[in-house]
Amino acid sequence: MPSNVHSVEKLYKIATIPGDGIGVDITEAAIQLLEKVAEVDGTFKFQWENFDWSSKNYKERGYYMPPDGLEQLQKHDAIYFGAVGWPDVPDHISLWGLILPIRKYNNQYVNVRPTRILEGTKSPLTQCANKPEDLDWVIIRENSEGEYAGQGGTTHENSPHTIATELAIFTRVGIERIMRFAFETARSRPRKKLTMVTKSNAQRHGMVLWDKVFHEVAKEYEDVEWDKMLVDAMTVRMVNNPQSMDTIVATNLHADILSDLAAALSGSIGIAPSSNLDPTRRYPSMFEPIHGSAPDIAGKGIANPVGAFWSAAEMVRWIGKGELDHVADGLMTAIENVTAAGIKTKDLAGSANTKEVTEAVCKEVEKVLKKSS
Ligand SMILES: NC(=O)c1ccc[n+]([C@@H]2O[C@H](COP(=O)([O-])OP(=O)(O)OC[C@H]3O[C@@H](n4cnc5c(N)ncnc54)[C@H](O)[C@@H]3O)[C@@H](O)[C@H]2O)c1
Ligand SMILES: O=C(O)[C@H](O)[C@@H](O)C(=O)O
Ligand SMILES: [K+]
Ligand SMILES: [Mn+2]
Repeated sequence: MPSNVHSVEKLYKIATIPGDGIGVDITEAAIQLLEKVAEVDGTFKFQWENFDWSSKNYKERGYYMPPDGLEQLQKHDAIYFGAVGWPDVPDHISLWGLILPIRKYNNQYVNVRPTRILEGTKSPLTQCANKPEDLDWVIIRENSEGEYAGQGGTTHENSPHTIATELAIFTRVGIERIMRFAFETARSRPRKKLTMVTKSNAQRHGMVLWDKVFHEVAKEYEDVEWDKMLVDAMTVRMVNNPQSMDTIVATNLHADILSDLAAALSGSIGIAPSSNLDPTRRYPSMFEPIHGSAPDIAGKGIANPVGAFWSAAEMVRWIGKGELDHVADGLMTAIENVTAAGIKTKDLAGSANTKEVTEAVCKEVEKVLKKSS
């Protein structure tokens, strides 16, 4: 080929925010894997820009993001996030200083949290989850309002009469768009089944509006089978009858809690991914494992990178807009080939460390993608 002729390579600009604790280790591992994938595939490249927005830097600078931080993210095709939070900063300061403003500003009103039992791993539910299809869920978390609206306040602070309010806000627009996304997700999966979760017995305003809007939207999706659960009973059903569910939609807080439970029931919180999506694609979407900074294991090199890899696969799927689905699928195959081979971290009852799992997946993805091309 003459030197002035180049094959067309698509460039994806990714902002990385490793954050704190194991967020740093797993982001590094995800970048290593994605670089490998781009090299093997050869049709696209990543351009990384790293943002050192962390609790350590917050302590030194007095802010997580600089004033134009949210603006700086706009020139990227996607954001890859590790985790934020450290014991020396109150958790509401770190959450509201970094991840929640990013989710809100960027219209990331959907948080998609899939879970299933990966090859070579085991659910703690011995009586009812022996086959992978026994637990295969996608939780659709409302990601912009509800209990995370941020409204409320404190008066008479430091007195016996202190009043603190935490106002959950539910809007028709917010409910309708998450319901539509949930029905579309359910429709796209083989079982076409949606479970809607509320607490509309005790919470008689916002949650009742959820019920109402759900029933309205359901009329547009006659091919989707649905049912409803109160969130407390939902935890029981997740444990006792995991086969009975497929797609699940719940509020910001309920789905936050249920997705940690889902991850644990599928084997470990260390495998679960999440996609914070702006379905309109006007703003960049953000991809991160569902877990936090895990101070108890930080710095030991033993964090499970699988949730970070799965999140990376979902990022590839999203930015590729249908053109990189084979790459995302290849990544998932490689991850599962590695867990199937028993190369797993301690949380999955294995003995490998982060680096060993990462190297194994990098090696495997090369094989998988070369075979499929
Ligand atoms: N989106 C986020 O950035 C996010 C999410 C959750 C928690 N947090 C923050 O993280 C900090 C710690 O929170 P936490 O302890 O409640 O939850 P966590 O998810 O960090 O940890 C819970 C437990 O799971 C284990 N764990 C988590 N990820 C793992 C992995 N990849 N491999 C192996 N084990 C793993 C931890 O060791 C710990 O025992 C807090 O500051 C919290 O606010 C941030
Ligand atoms: O959204 C939250 O509650 C936290 O960031 C974290 O727990 C998460 O699940 O992302
Ligand atoms: K995270
Ligand atoms: Mn959570």
